Amino acid sequence: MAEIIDGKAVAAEIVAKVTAHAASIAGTVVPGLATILVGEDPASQVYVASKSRMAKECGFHSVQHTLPREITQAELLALVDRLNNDPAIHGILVQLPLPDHIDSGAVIQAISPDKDVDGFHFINVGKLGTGEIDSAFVPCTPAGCMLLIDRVRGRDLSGLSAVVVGRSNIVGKPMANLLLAANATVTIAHSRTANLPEVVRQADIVVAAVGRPQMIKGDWIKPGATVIDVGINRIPAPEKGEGKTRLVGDVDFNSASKVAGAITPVPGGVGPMTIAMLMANTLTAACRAAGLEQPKF
Ligand SMILES: NC(=O)C1=CN([C@@H]2O[C@H](COP(=O)(O)OP(=O)(O)OC[C@H]3O[C@@H](n4cnc5c(N)ncnc54)[C@H](OP(=O)(O)O)[C@@H]3O)[C@@H](O)[C@H]2O)C=CC1
Ligand SMILES: Nc1nc(=O)c2c([nH]1)NC[C@@H]1CN(c3ccc(C(=O)N[C@@H](CCC(=O)O)C(=O)O)cc3)C=[N+]21
Repeated sequence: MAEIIDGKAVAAEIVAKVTAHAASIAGTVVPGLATILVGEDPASQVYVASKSRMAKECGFHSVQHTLPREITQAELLALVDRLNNDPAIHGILVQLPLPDHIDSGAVIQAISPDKDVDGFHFINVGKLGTGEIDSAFVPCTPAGCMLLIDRVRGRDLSGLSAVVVGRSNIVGKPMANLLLAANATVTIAHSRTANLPEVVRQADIVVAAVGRPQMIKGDWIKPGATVIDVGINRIPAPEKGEGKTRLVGDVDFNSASKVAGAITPVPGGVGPMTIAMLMANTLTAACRAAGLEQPKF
């Protein structure tokens, strides 16, 4: 049976470190996080609320902007501009997805790269791609995955092969860049990849970011591999009662955990790390703005 990587516990360690560091600099700067939620998607409401709450628990200044679905792109851009120019705000997070009538790319690129704690701005993407990681903001989910991999494999992944399933700008591509920066030999698989089970079976490290419930099976996993499951999928759970649902990952946990060396659960794996890394990035943004040394995670 695989070791279960306790993302919730690692996230709590990160949050404790962020909280202590924020307290130590409180005389100079109080990190400020602004979250923007457009519309009423229930899952997004839950996530944004937990980000705002966590920011308060870290001792940050935390402001949540909840806007109606009908807001225009120009109005949203005006809010981003206001937050870009607000010295009390160091990090801006626009919860995705945005409604169809808004060009999310335009909104993301309007965020000041210095406040882009999601790491989605071209400047930060480019820094990650060219190895300027220390001055970049790294997207929270892949950054969290790297800290979980670190617990099992260490920071240097020389000689190890990694397969990332999924090539999104939010997870798959930055994940692949981070693994490469850590010296892994990286393959990116996606919906057009041939013989996916065979490709995944080569990997010492598998990162699943597909959005397909329980797609990756135990017999796709190399014995002893480290399996990081980014997927968050809500599926029907009639066993819990009529109309009930439960959360599962992109990996079939039951079969994969019999073969893997270590595996993250869903929930309690990558999800809590994403929120913890958002706090870490916001603290980093505040330190940079105040000319203080930035903490290391
Ligand atoms: N835990 C967390 O904090 C977070 C979790 N998530 C979750 O992670 C998952 C991925 O998110 P995200 O990257 O945004 O998703 P996207 O939908 O943007 O990307 C999914 C990727 O998976 C690939 N894919 C889809 N179907 C298959 C298939 N059958 N075989 C191989 N590859 C496939 C797609 O390929 P192609 O490019 O060819 O279409 C695409 O590259 C979701 O479940 C999401 O909810 C996301 C963000 C944070
Ligand atoms: N601009 C932007 N940045 C994001 O980082 C971003 C986003 N938009 N849009 C949506 C995705 C998704 N995401 C998650 C964060 C935490 C959990 C999380 O905490 N999950 C818990 C379970 C939560 C539950 O029970 O529903 C867990 O896995 O244990 C999940 C998913 C961030 N995202």
